[in-house]
Amino acid sequence: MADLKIVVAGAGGRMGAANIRAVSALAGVALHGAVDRAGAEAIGKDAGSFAGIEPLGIAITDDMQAALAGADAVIDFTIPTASVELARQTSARGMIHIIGTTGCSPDQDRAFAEAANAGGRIVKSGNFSMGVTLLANLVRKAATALSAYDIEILEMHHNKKVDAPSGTALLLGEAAAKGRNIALADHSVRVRDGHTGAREPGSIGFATLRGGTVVGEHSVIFAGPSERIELVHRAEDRAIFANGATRAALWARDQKAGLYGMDEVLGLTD
Ligand SMILES: NC(=O)C1=CN([C@@H]2O[C@H](COP(=O)(O)OP(=O)(O)OC[C@H]3O[C@@H](n4cnc5c(N)ncnc54)[C@H](OP(=O)(O)O)[C@@H]3O)[C@@H](O)[C@H]2O)C=CC1
Ligand SMILES: O=C(O)C1=N[C@H](C(=O)O)C[C@H](O)C1
Repeated sequence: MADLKIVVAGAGGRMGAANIRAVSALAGVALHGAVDRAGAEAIGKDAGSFAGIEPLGIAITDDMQAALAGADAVIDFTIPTASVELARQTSARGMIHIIGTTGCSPDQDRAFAEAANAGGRIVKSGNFSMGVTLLANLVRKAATALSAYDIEILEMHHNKKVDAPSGTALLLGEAAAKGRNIALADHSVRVRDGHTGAREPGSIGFATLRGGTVVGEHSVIFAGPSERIELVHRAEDRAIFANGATRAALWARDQKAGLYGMDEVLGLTD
């Protein structure tokens, strides 16, 4: 089978560079194009050199239409508005679209579902690592088993991160809510400040730390009478997300149009 031809969107970013390295290194895929926003520093630079590997002969462009021509898939770790616009374009072409962008609003999430209904093969996840996808599964089971324990989710990321709570924290919160058979939106406490009163039983709390160069750390704490259980994931290299995103693109090749998650890619649904 021919290599899957992949365009990396957000090529000038932290994840863009990791995605270029992953697509260049892994079997079964080939870098077809690299895109960033008009005016970005990366425009015109060689994608490989920019990502810290050998020159690949592919210049980072701001011309999305030209980059998409002849491509099979897009790996997109950008910003919500750009991912929504790109989903309209990839669905119109029946392309594979891997979306790692976090901080999307409910309306933006609806736009992804509409793009999948219109023919897009979309895999979207707040975290493409194997470890976090497995962790979410464990969190769901623990939330069911420890039904009376308080659940708190703590995350820390680097000082350049722009959204909070992280996409991963929300993904883990959704997994916990699923385990409790409740809607996260009705039970989450995302900020505490001042005289908050006692903790609302059954709520799922979030706490956010930002600093330095932390790639991503998440703890899900189950606090009960006289004991705590903590499930923790520490990301040490962005390659774990990029490898997962590339794996998702290869998996989507055999799927029909739809909106999928990383648990489906890894066969962890039950
Ligand atoms: N799901 C997962 O596994 C992971 C998700 N993420 C998420 O991925 C996203 C990107 O993270 P990160 O790489 O650290 O952020 P960066 O800011 O380093 O990268 C984002 C890139 O997207 C570019 N960009 C902005 N608008 C457009 C556009 N219209 N078209 C193309 N490119 C555009 C930015 O350009 P410029 O800076 O010039 O504006 C930048 O180069 C975030 O939402 C983050 O939370 C991160 C890691 C893992
Ligand atoms: O912005 C980041 O860096 C990360 N974002 C994702 C998130 O919001 O959870 C995934 C990872 O933790 C790194």
